[in-house]
Amino acid sequence: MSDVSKIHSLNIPTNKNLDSFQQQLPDASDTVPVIDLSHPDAPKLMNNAFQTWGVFQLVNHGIPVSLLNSIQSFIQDLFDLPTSQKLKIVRSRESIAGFGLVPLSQVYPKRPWGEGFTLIGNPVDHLQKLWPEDCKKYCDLAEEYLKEMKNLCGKVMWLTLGELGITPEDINWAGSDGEFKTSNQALRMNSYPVCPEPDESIGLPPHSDSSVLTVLYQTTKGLQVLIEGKGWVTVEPVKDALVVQVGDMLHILTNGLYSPSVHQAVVNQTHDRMSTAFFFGTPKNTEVSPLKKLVTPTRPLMYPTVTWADYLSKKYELFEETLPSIRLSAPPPGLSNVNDQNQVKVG
Ligand SMILES: C=C1C[C@]23C[C@H]1CC[C@H]2[C@@]12CCC[C@@](C)(C(=O)O1)[C@H]2[C@@H]3C(=O)O
Ligand SMILES: O=C(O)CCC(=O)C(=O)O
Ligand SMILES: [Fe+2]
Repeated sequence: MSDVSKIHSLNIPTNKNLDSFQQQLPDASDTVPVIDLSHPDAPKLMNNAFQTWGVFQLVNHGIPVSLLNSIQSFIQDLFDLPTSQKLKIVRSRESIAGFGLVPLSQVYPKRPWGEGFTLIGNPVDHLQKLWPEDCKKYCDLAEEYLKEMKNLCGKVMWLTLGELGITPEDINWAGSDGEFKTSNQALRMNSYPVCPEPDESIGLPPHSDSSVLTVLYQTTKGLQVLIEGKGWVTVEPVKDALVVQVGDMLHILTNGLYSPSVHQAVVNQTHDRMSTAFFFGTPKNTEVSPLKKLVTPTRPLMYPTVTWADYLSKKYELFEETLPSIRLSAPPPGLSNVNDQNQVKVG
C-alpha cells in the first residue's frame, strides 16, 4: 500500500470561458445531459456536453437492444464462474489485462468492493481460457460488441469534432476514410456485489479514463461524475442508454477543450451492480498532438505530443496527477480546478 498521506486535488480543467466557442459551465440542471443521436441538434448538443460536463447519456444510438441484453447476460455468466476459473486469467503486476483489481483500487484509502476483468485488444485469447469448450458464443458476442462500440465511437467523434471544424484530414491516425481502423480498444467488465458498509467502501475510485472515448453500459445506478460547483452527480440509468465520456486522450487531442470525465462507481446495501466499459483508444504507439486548429492565441498549446502507451504507463503511477504533470500551459484565464469540496484523498 503506497503512502496515502498525499492529498491530490483532482485537477480538472473546466472549460469556463472558451470565448472562441462561447462556452458555459454545465447547465443549471443537476442531471447529466441525455441526448438523442437521431435528433438534428445532436452534434451541437454532444459537442457542448463534452466541453462542459465531459459526459452525456446517448439514446437512439443504433446499438441493438438485443446486443445490450446479451452483453449483460454475458457478464453475468462471466462473474458467475468459480473463482478458480477466473484466476486462470488473473492479471499480473506488469499487465492490467485479465481478472483483478486495477492499480488505482490498490492505493485508494477506501476498501475496494467488487471485481472486474480487463480485456485489451482482441478478447478471444482470454475468453478461450475461461470457456475452453464453448467459447464461441462468448467470443462472437464480445467481438460483435467491440465492433459496434468502435463504430459508435467513430460516429460520435466526427459528429462532435465536426462542430469544431475538424475533418479526417486533421487526424493522422483516423485513416484516410476516417474509420479509425488502427485505433486501440479495451473492455472492462465490473461487478459490485451488495455492500454492508457502502460509505467505507468504493466500487471504483475517482478517476478519468485514459481513453479517447469511453462508452459505459449500466442498468442500475452507481456511476457518479464529478462536476465543478455540483460535486458528485449520480448518472441515473436511462433504459438502453449508453454513457459516453471524454477520456484523457480526447482532452489532449482537443487541446483541453473537451473536459475529461472524472467519475467513480459507488456501491450500496440493496442491489448488486454490473457495468461494461468500452475504451476507444489511439493506436498504441502513434504520436497524438493537440489538433492545430484548436491551438489559438486565447488557447495556447496545452499538451505535448504523447503516445497512448507512454500515457498509460504514466497513469498507473501518477493517476489523477498525470494530466497536470504533462500540461504545458495553464488553462486559459477563468478556467479553474475543481473547488475545495471536491478534494479527494488518493495516492
Ligand atoms: C484502456 C485502458 C483504460 C484503463 C487502462 C486500460 C484498461 C483498463 C482501464 C481501466 C478501467 C478501470 C479504471 C482505470 C483507471 C484502470 O485502472 O483500468 C482504467 C484505465 C484508464 O483509463 O487509465
Ligand atoms: O462501474 C462504473 O459505473 C464505472 C466503471 C469505470 O469507470 C471503468 O471501468 O473505467
Ligand atoms: Fe472509468
